[in-house]
Amino acid sequence: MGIREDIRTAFDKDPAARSAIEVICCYPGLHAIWAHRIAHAFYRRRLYFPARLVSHIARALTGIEIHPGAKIGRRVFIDHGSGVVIGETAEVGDDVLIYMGVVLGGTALEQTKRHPTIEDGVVIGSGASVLGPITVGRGAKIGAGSVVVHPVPAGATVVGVPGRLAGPKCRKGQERLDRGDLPDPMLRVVSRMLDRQNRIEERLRAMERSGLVGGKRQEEIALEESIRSALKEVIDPEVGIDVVDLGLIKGITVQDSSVLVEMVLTTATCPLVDYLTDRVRRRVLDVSGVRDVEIRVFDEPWDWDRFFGQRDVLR
Ligand SMILES: CC(C)(COP(=O)(O)OP(=O)(O)OC[C@H]1O[C@@H](n2cnc3c(N)ncnc32)[C@H](O)[C@@H]1OP(=O)(O)O)[C@@H](O)C(=O)NCCC(=O)NCCS
Ligand SMILES: CC(=O)OC[C@H](N)C(=O)O
Repeated sequence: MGIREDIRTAFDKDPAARSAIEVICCYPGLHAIWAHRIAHAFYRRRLYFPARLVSHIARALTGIEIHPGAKIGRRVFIDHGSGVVIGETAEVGDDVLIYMGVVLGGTALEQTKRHPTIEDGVVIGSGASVLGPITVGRGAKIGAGSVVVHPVPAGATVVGVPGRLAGPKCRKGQERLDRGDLPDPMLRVVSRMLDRQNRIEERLRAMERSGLVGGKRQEEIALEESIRSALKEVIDPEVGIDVVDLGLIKGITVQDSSVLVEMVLTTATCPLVDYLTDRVRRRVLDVSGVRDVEIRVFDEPWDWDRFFGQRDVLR
């Protein structure tokens, strides 16, 4: 980390940069980062007032407000910068490019992790707001003017309000044909049967809860319920709906503290496959009482019937 590296970064990231002296004297983004390093050093020593004062003076000079608590990586470049606000618990990785008017904001009123984590190599366009303790994956791009409130997978491009995935689309079904890898009809039949079984189990669970039938152990039913509600926090960023309501979860089987989650994906061939299965795995493991989890993904096209079908089941 050093001033030379910062100047090189300005040349790498801004085609308008002409000379080192210009970069040193006329780049508010660099001034803000330099001031932040001082403010953050105070903050880490719990010298909160001097930390805040440095950040405040830098804000007055640059128009960029970085809370002293924010963690900022190396070679982060804030171009132009006016109106940029970076919150206290935000974490910004290395080689991130931030344009003017970007807000890395919080959505909670509690003193918890409430600002985003921006991984290495992300680009955030002017005026974009990234809100809440979400992660924007490595190398992702956030379009100018977007409002992003859901996690963004690595390498994805998100645009609009609310933020939606853009860029090269995974055309449903088509890529499979391109690969000469036709959908397996047997698998589809099995998958449909699992859906049906899932619906029957849902009804059975309701009956068990109401004491109409015995059977599954109460703890397993309770754990299954907790897992289902935990999975409602896993949002498919392509459509902004959680995986349960979307009908991506075909079944949850609990045996003691081992869990099997059977799921389908809206698109089988895009980068979201790893992202979503990873989120589902982590969220299930977070549920108290779960020791291990297996995720089984069915290679089967998803359609909106699943979403509406799922809503019928839940009604
Ligand atoms: C999002 C961005 C990074 C481009 O990423 P990309 O992966 O190259 O995406 P593309 O240009 O292929 O665009 C993908 C789609 O998103 C749309 N799109 C791009 N930027 C958008 C934006 N900011 N808002 C809404 N839609 C946008 C495109 O029209 C395209 O739509 P289509 O697929 O229907 O044609 C770029 O558009 C952007 O916003 N960069 C920020 C630059 C900036 O802030 N400059 C200001 C300097 S002060
Ligand atoms: C205003 C703007 O587009 O800035 C981006 C960059 N500094 C450039 O000059 O291209």
